[in-house]
Amino acid sequence: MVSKQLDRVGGKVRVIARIRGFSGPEANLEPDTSRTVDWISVNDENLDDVSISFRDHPSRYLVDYCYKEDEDSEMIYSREVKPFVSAAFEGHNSTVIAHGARGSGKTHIIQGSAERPGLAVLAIAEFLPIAEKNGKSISVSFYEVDHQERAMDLLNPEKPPILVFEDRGRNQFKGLSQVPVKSVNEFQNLYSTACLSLKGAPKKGGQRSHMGLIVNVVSRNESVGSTVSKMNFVDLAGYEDTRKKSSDGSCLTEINKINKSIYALLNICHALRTNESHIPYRESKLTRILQDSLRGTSRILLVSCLNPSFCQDTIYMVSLASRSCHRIHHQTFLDSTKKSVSSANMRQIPKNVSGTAKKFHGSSKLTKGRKLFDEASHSTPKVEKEMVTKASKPLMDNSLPETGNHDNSGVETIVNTLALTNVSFPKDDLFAKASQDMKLYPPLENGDSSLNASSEVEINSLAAKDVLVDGDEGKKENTPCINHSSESMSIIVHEGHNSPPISSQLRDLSNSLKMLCSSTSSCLQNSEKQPIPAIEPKTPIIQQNMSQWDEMNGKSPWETFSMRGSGMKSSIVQEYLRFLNTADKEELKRLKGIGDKRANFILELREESPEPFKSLNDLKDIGLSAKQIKGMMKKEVGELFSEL
Ligand SMILES: Nc1ncnc2c1ncn2[C@@H]1O[C@H](COP(=O)(O)OP(=O)(O)OP(=O)(O)O)[C@@H](O)[C@H]1O
Repeated sequence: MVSKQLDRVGGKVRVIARIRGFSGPEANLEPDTSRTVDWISVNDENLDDVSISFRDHPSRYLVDYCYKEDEDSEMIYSREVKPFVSAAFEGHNSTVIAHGARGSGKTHIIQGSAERPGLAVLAIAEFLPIAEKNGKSISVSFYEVDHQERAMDLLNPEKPPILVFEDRGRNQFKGLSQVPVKSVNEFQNLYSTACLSLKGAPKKGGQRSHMGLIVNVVSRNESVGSTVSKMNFVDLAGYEDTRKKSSDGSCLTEINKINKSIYALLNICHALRTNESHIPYRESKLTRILQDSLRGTSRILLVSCLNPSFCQDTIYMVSLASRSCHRIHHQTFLDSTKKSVSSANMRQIPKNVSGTAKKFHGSSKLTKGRKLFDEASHSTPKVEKEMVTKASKPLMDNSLPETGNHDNSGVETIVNTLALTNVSFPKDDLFAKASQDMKLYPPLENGDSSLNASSEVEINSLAAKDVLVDGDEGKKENTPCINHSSESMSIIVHEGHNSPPISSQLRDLSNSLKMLCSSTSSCLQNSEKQPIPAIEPKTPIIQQNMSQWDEMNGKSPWETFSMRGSGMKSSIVQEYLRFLNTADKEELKRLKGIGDKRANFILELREESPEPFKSLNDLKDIGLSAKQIKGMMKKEVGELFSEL
């Protein structure tokens, strides 16, 4: 019975769109002229899809269904979400994800308001009586994932970040409250409390973190916390193109990181919907948290929230969601007179990648950007590819920055490199898709340290940055590099720091420190102004004459010494943290206080997030007290001077 209901809501991943109603000042506008999004039903043979188009925009995007402004959350709930509730009592997990541009109505559809309850509230109203009847209970958890990939408990925000473990195929959360609910009222109060704790709470620039809710169906008969199944609701942060100048001066690096985690989740939906063999669950904290509610028999509802008036970010988001609907059809707007899209034409797109594409896919380290690149370039028949290329250009042109922020040289390098492989594509196609991928994976901002942290993941940002074809000796540090051969192509990022063992890193620092001490004392004793040689590559690099520097800054030698000493201290801490984030098990065990168990734990944490240790405080996550941390540092630093 339940399975039948689930069949009605489609396959594993269902993609629907929802056009937001006009609100606030928009409501005073004439809807017919300001409304730019339109849709038509594609009721052809077995297809019941909907094609979405935007005024003055050449592309159409297919989704499984589109709800108009006048179709309320209750209708969406009963048609799309209700079957998940019944399925939860049979042990099936599910996930409802709202994504879209800023202000597109994501919170409205998930949480709603007092007058118009959202999908989560409607689900709880249904969960409670069924649970009562079946001897089960309902408990809820609220969490937030911020741009630093930190997950925090929103019902107890003082707690340290949430840790995710896998135990017999199920996710376990350390540090996430699970609160029983007995009424809708109680639930709404908890929801309000969670919203108040949200650090990325809606500001002028919109919600800047992802908010998640887990509804647990708990068995009353068994031990406490024996969850039968769960249903997740995810209110994603609003997508924003960082290449547009942010009007509220928000930190672009922050937005970039948030966008990356949106892509990670959409990539999973795409991979699941297209039956890919590798599902990249570990690419972000959010996908790790949701992992056991995305795989297996779980169902996913992806709700693409659309702003009713023109919004380039909305078009981009729906294009991403619709890419897994396979039947994306592009046509010029000249003949967009609400004609049905030719399904025969759409079905031309094969689901399986070609042999050559498989060759391309051969590397297990294939990255997100590459996958998209491959798909567009390989799996689309020529006719369709030409359409894609033509259709992509206006979108691309619209969205590329006017400033020199993004030159096309990166794209051209990719295109040229691909042209050197044995895959023959029209160069234009590659150019268009590479540019699109640049948009999909915007480059990191200058100084974004995550480029160093994870070479494979970060490749998506390669397009607009310095792209280096193998053999270019000029720039090796932190530079994405394409290796190509006639057989395959792999893309790697040269990491700026190859993380030598901590002993040698600390030795370098020690040398710097000794050099600094001796030069400082010689400055104190000797007024002769000899410039101090730069010490490569240790930190900090001292280029100035100390006495001049002191005079310039009006500091006494002692103040200078203390200040530099504290700079050294923080450098040592950074090296130490970097070691914890990169060393292998045996190396880790060389540290005081790290035994077999803690070393394993550190490796587990690194599985969840590529850089779990950002400050010494994070060592508390592996069970060390503040006193123990201090002791460890003292010992490591003390050893530096053991050979003085
Ligand atoms: N279907 C709708 N009908 C009428 N008004 C709506 C609808 N959906 C959203 N709104 C209104 O639009 C505004 C923005 O909605 P909402 O806060 O849900 O957007 P959001 O996508 O969650 O924003 P953010 O990007 O900040 O996360 C709110 O004032 C909300 O009340």
